[in-house]
Amino acid sequence: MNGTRKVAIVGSARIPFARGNTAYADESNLSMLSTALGGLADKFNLKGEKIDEVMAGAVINHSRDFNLAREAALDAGFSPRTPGTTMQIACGTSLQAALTLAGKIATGEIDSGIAAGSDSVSDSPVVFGDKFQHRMIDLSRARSAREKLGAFKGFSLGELTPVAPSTQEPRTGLSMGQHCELMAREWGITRQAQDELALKSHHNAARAYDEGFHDDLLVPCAGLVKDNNVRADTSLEKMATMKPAFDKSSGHGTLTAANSTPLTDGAASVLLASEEWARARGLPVLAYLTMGRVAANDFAGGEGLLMAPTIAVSEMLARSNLTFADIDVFELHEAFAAQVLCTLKAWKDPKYCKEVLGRETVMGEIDPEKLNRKGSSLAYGHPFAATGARILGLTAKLLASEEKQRALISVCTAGGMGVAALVERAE
Ligand SMILES: CC(=O)SCCNC(=O)CCNC(=O)[C@H](O)C(C)(C)COP(=O)(O)OP(=O)(O)OC[C@H]1O[C@@H](n2cnc3c(N)ncnc32)[C@H](O)[C@@H]1OP(=O)(O)O
Repeated sequence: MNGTRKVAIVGSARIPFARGNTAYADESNLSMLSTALGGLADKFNLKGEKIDEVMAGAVINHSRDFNLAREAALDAGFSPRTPGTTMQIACGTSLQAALTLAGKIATGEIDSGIAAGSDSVSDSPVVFGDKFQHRMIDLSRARSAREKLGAFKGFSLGELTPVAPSTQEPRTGLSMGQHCELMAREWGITRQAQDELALKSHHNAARAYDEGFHDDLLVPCAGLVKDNNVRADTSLEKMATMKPAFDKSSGHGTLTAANSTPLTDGAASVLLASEEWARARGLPVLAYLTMGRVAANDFAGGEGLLMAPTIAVSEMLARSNLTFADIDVFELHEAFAAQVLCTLKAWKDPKYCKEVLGRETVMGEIDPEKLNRKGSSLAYGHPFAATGARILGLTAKLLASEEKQRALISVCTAGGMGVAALVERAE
């Protein structure tokens, strides 16, 4: 971070993630986020304390969410003098929130900040088409019975058909999964390789649970104490039986429910601070957030929609004078197994590294033993805005507990963007 002060990652708290329409069917973005933030406040004895800024967001929003970050900070029991800023860059939301707060801490603008995110696919807003919406506005403005009746002139029942929530890119009309299927085809990623990566994610996550790695990271919510998507008992044989989820007709589809992230509900939060602020309260410093980078690509012009992390990571490492050889832990968000595999392949490809990343030599290979050692989004699930904070919290704990020196994080986002961060172990 540019600035004179180190940015401490004190720790994190999240609620267990749940597959859509399961444990959190009656929860909302606000209730989940408040529970995660409340857990963070309890964990670090911060109830009633003023935090200099809570920055959080959700990708799927209700208008009733208002300033979600501020409302959740209040519900969680922080001092009413704690400001909240709601922001959103799709799946990169909470990692970008952390980088924004880190910049402010590094320069001395603030001393403490919480980065967080929350998303619910079970509580998506039900939206009606323009015609019915305008009728409702006319109705609310009508002053006489005649005007009220007039608002329904020419009404047809078809207008009540809700506009379904979607993960479609506005510029292409294709869903995230359809875009990733195109990427898999371009990079020659097989179904077998995708299933193997997904299986490893589940096994690594299940092992992390067995080791008790998650014990102090999770705050129970609505009776759920554990992520309910982690499948210790899945197998390549079972995965091989699953039908393509996004390319159902060509006979060549490779993305399935097993090698894609499930639609997920959840919330996660991370506490960042200056070292002085943390030490004055007797709080731990697990690691430092040292660098970040956000990048975008020309996906509408033909580049892979979820490939921008290749650029963000390349630019971040160049600015830090680091290479893959300097990194001990790689935490790459798994939107889809194919998206991770395309990214890994691109970093080894001379043409891509030269033409897209502007490098004379390739970025290189990543040791599979250093990648997503505790599992990632394919296993835990992916409540869009919460994922960055989940990964950052997990990474800081991993560096502290396994005595590794340096970690690299990347998250791809809708809209052809990528966010990357570097985390260093605290002495
Ligand atoms: C920037 C980014 O991050 S982009 C990524 C954004 N995320 C997305 O776009 C979400 C992508 N995912 C989806 O849209 C959906 O999860 C889909 C379309 C892939 C699958 O949807 P659904 O068919 O509803 O999947 P569902 O989760 O119900 O799974 C289907 C079945 O497969 C089973 N299954 C899924 N994974 C596994 C597995 N690893 N092993 C065994 N069974 C599995 C489920 O249990 C379910 O079985 P059931 O019907 O007996 O309950």
